[in-house]
Amino acid sequence: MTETRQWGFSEEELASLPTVYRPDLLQDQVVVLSGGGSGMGKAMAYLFTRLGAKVMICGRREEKLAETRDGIRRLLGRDIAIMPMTIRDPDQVDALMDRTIAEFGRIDHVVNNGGGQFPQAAIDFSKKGWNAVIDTNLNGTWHMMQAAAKRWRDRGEAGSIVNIVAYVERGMPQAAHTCAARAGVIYLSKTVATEWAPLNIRVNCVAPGTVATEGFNVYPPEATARFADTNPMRRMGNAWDVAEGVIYLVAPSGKFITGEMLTIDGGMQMWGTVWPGGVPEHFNVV
Ligand SMILES: CCCCCCCCC/C=C/C(=O)SCCNC(=O)CCNC(=O)[C@H](O)C(C)(C)COP(=O)(O)OP(=O)(O)OC[C@H]1O[C@@H](n2cnc3c(N)ncnc32)[C@H](O)[C@@H]1OP(=O)(O)O
Ligand SMILES: NC(=O)C1=CN([C@@H]2O[C@H](COP(=O)(O)OP(=O)(O)OC[C@H]3O[C@@H](n4cnc5c(N)ncnc54)[C@H](OP(=O)(O)O)[C@@H]3O)[C@@H](O)[C@H]2O)C=CC1
Repeated sequence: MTETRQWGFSEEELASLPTVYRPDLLQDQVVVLSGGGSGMGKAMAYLFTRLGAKVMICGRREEKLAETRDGIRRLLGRDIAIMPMTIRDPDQVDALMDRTIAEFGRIDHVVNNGGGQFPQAAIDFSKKGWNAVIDTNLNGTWHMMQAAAKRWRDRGEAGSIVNIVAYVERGMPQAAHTCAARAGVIYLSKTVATEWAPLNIRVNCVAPGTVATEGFNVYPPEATARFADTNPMRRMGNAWDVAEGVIYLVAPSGKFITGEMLTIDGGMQMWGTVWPGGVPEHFNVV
């Protein structure tokens, strides 16, 4: 994993970064968190654990999940549960929810953070590439949402969902597949936030801007070199900025918030362009 350390926090940092939240804020609350083996998901796994929650993380690669679990055990003295799986498969999602309930007794929160994309001009997308991004970010997120909501309804329990998306209102050149998927998730969330309000299920989104994580390894160095200049603050965000935003929504601070999107992007929604594959000549005007 050493090559990924150029981005993101070390385990020691995640265990000790200051937080605005009190240590028992989420005592014994149960969270299912996708993509917990790296980046923002790993930061969330540490923060939820530090705030007293019981945590189940999932992702495709077991070794990444085990690294998060082992770090938390070593540095925080707490055990979390891990389950290697893909959110693209509804049967595996059902198994994840059932295993969490079997292990921890219930589920209080689901954070759909697992996902990703690759930078490419839309005109060149292969069918397989398009399908991979849609199936992960839109379908995978939906499988998780529906599986959790059915259990909350059937068990008569309240719940909250946070979906990690992206700010899509200006489009996303070189990321049209993920823009389509994230736009789908945002409006899906707004819709079921209304449908599920009588079930005491809240549904919100968090839209990060350029946030320095291991996920940046998928972008060329000439693109990541510009990422700090894609917002008026002229710096990148970090995984802790996003993790603390997620906690605000799931904790009692968010109890009257549903169907909302919290944008954590240093102002990128107002000013700045990303071009994750590098700026084409035609647009290199500044
Ligand atoms: C929201 C943020 C805003 C994006 C714009 C803002 C950017 C700055 C902010 C950064 C935001 C981030 O999200 S940070 C990154 C988050 N993390 C990641 O994206 C990690 C990498 N992504 C993933 O692993 C994703 O899950 C995903 C892309 C869907 C991969 O799914 P799979 O495992 O099925 O993928 P693969 O098997 O590798 O590839 C499937 C096919 O996809 C196509 N494909 C894959 N990589 C390709 C590539 N580099 N160039 C062309 N095509 C590619 C090929 O057709 C592949 O088939 P073959 O040809 O047969 O192989
Ligand atoms: N960093 C940024 O600037 C931004 C990131 N985002 C989004 O935030 C989320 C977290 O990204 P970040 O932490 O930066 O990047 P990472 O690549 O570190 O995190 C993505 C995580 O998702 C998991 N994942 C991917 N596909 C699946 C799948 N099919 N089933 C289950 N888990 C899966 C990965 O694990 P594994 O490969 O083992 O499955 C990985 O742990 C992603 O959805 C990303 O697209 C949005 C806007 C900006």
